[in-house]
Amino acid sequence: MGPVAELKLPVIDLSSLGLEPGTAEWTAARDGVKRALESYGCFEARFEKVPAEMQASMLGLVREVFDLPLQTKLRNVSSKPLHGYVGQYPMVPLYESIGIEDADVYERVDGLTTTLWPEGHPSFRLRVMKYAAPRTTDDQIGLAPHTDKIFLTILCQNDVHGLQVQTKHGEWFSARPSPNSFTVMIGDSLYLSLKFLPSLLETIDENFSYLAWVNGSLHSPCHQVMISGNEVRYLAVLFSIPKGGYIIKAPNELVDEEHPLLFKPFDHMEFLQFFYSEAGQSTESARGEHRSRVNQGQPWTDPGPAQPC
Ligand SMILES: O=C(O)CCC(=O)C(=O)O
Ligand SMILES: [Fe+2]
Repeated sequence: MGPVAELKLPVIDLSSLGLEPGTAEWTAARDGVKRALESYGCFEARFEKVPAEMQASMLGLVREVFDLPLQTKLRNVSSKPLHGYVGQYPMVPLYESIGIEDADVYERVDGLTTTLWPEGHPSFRLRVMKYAAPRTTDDQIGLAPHTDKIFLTILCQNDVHGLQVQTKHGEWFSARPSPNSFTVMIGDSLYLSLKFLPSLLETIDENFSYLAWVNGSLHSPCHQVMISGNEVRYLAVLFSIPKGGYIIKAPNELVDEEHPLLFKPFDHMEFLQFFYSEAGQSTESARGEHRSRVNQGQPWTDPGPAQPC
């Protein structure tokens, strides 16, 4: 890891944004989002309409979830990549997360609530993540460098910072969102790693990654989490994952002679299944990486040791 540069995430204020596409305000915000995603692949979305108390009570619930016994958290098992309980990795011992499939469908979230609290819970409705406090003054690895194997990530964190993002030029810098902000980041569902899925691609390039859905015009950032101090980092996170059967393909408007189609259209679930399959994992082992799994679910991100993204 290189030194953390004095860079900041671009900040886009969405608080007073009118909902009407086409208004000057909406157009300015859209252009800001586009520029941020092209340059950094992520941005800080300021949104003051979420009351601080709501955010605090939500993160309080996140804490309640992780305070449950490990055996209870392990009940949230899934054979699908990016779902279930993830944690207890020797390589990232501070890290735990609990995924909820279809988090926008009441019955699904209710199902998880019953799994965790058979007697019921009045207000748990989230997908959540925790990094234990390392109780050190120097940085400990919270999550190794990776790109997200999904479509879009929206992070809502407490005031314990830790996320670091790598620029296209290889410099690392800290994301330190304000309390009213969310961190928005794009993932590999758009930005497909050729190294993991050569068979689905028409073109193989020695550069690893391209953005599939927008035909290479955006940037999916490498990021990691480094933690120090005595406070626990809690997050509620929205991971947006295309459903199986949906084909990721660059829209025709983005393809022309100057910008030929970079990717064969692909099914994202197929990509994920490959990434977490024996073959996908051995592609990683072949590159000298090591991973140990102690839970029955599959990790939905790549919490292995430090690796080039
Ligand atoms: O803790 C964070 O801020 C980032 C988490 C992350 O990168 C991930 O879950 O993929
Ligand atoms: Fe990530």
